[in-house]
Amino acid sequence: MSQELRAVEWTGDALALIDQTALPHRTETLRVRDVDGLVDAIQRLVVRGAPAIGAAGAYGVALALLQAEREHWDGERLRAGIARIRAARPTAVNLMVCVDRVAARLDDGLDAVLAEADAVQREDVEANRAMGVHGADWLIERVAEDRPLRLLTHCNTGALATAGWGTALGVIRELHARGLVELVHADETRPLLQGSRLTAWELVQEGIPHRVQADGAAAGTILRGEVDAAIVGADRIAANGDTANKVGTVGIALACADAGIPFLVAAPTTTVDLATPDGSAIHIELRGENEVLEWGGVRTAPAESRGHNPAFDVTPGRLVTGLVTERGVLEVSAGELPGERLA
Ligand SMILES: CSC[C@@H](O)[C@@H](O)C(=O)COP(=O)(O)O
Repeated sequence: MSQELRAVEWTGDALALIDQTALPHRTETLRVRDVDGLVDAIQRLVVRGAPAIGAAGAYGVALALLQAEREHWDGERLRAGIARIRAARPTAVNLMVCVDRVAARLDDGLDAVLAEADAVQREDVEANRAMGVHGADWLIERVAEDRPLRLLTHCNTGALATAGWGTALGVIRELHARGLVELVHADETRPLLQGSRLTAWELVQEGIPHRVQADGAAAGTILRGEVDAAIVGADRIAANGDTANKVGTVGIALACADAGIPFLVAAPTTTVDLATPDGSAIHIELRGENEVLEWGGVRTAPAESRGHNPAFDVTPGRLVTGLVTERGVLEVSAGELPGERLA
């Protein structure tokens, strides 16, 4: 196994982010020193994936505090800067939760802020490790009976998307460590290719057998009986189990329901938003239309066409067979609702 990746790392006076827009062709690190730089990095997906954005936001409070000292900001300007980080991407609830948690220590000074951000990062890795074990145990008990599994995943939920190890990909890594992965179908994840660029790259690093497929191939692969279970991450989970995740996820869940195979969501409890009763209340980020009208900066759609580019969709909780958290697996479609079990 390769050395564990750190998508987000505090360096003492800056935040070092692996530039996920450059992978897999170039491994570059972007050093962010101020609020504008961090907001830009989050919005351009230099750092992405709900838990990784949460960790970046946590350290972003420290960056804002240092910038305030350097540039003699008053308290109001500091809070406005932190609010901009908090709002940089609207769907991933981890960003808001982590920023608020660390900002609550502002009056205690930089050391306290950094200690809280370190705790956010440490706890996320611990949660991912625990999810890996719970998810792998559940799949072995319910599906595998000790034979290697054929899995399907969407977007990127690995070390790059988290503080370390990964959520859905963490479960896959745990299964692989136990010798129980036959093949991973990695959806390419249009329009920004987090699956083919990032998940495939991580799977290569880990030596996990995989093949990349177009998002449009996923339902057919499932219905042909080539997949034992699908496992994805989440950006926000409502109290009733409705799950916002990368656009394309709900089609996978529908195909799994039709095929009678498990559809699992792996996410830390920081992704569960008990204040949101159901998926209709989740704000879905609409990104710029050029991401779907162009390819590699070259216009592919007719000049007259307009684009529609929701970054996420919502899978109804009734289609979520299991929600894998660090506390265990909730069988949501069987009535174990997060709002009741995690409150
Ligand atoms: C562990 S990451 C879970 C989700 O954040 C992930 O599945 C996803 O949808 C990421 O979207 P992205 O737009 O790349 O930030």
